[in-house]
Amino acid sequence: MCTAVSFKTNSHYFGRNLDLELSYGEKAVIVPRNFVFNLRKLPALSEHYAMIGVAAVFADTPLYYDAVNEYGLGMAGLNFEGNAVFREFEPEMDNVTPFEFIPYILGQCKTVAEAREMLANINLVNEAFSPELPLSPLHWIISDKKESIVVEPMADGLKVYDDPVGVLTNNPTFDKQLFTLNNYRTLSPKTPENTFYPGVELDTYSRGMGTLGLPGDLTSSSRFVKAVFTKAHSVCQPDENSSVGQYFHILGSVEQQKGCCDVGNGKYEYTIYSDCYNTDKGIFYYKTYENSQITALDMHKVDLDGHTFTSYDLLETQQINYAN
Ligand SMILES: C[C@H](CCC(=O)NCCS(=O)(=O)O)[C@H]1CC[C@H]2[C@@H]3CC[C@@H]4C[C@H](O)CC[C@]4(C)[C@H]3C[C@H](O)[C@]12C
Repeated sequence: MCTAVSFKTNSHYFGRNLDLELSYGEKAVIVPRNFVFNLRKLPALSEHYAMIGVAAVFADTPLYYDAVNEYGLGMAGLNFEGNAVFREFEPEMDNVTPFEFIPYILGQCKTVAEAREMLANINLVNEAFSPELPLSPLHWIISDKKESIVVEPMADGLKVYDDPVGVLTNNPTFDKQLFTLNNYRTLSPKTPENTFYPGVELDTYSRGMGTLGLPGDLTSSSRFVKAVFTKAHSVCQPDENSSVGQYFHILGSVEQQKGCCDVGNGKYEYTIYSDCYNTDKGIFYYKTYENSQITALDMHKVDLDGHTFTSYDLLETQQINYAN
């Protein structure tokens, strides 16, 4: 499971928690404008916008999990088990494989509005990267500073939803996720009035009583509600450090600690990494489960007119600042 969030202060921030029990050896990867993306069913994408993100690299190809391009458009793939359907080749459409989808959109669209237009003719075709890397059941969130959308590959084609809360987790389908929020409309950061039995003394014995009933479990629908509430009421200074810090606290509200989600065979799903892009500046910040220090990479520090991508191992060693 995973959670992705789009968030605004003075800048726009985008990112996600990647929750899983194993790693594919993912790295931070900066792809410059002239790196050639060979596409399976369409002409190669040889000139495109530059992007930075997290990808597994196989056969010299970055397979992006999440990324942001030089115009501030962000996109992340999240598990959509049991719902995602990738379809047969459609001669009249632009046939894009799921593993090409992020570079295809970020390489060519500056905004969500442009992505929406491009999506109208895309068919996500059922072709795997390789026998060792079969199709992953995914859905995607695409965000810019103005809006977010969610793209879900269903049996009858791509469903594109407006995402007014700028959050995505996993199942069920996004319309149902949004509907669930109705159940929580009474929750509030404020101490509630006693409307339960006016006249009977009901003690406000604790702070935070306005949030009583906010889910705290690890299911995807509960993480959706928790992340939306936390983001909706987030208060922070608008400068970069405060915003990035606050962003990681929002993701922290739905992070998964090792041991709490048993997936069998002695394995546990946990938050492998959390990342946060300043989409205006092309800066990528991340933390890993083992390393709580925030590490940053700036896409503009590499030659974005180049032909080869640059990859950086994620720093996984805990950095402790001994103060004496
Ligand atoms: C599993 C992850 C989602 C996290 C999540 O939701 N985990 C819940 C598991 S559970 O539902 O709780 O059991 C997703 C997100 C992005 C994906 C990669 C995308 C590129 C590439 C596509 C190829 O086709 C297959 C290999 C490939 C490297 C993909 C592997 C894997 O699929 C990634 C990491």
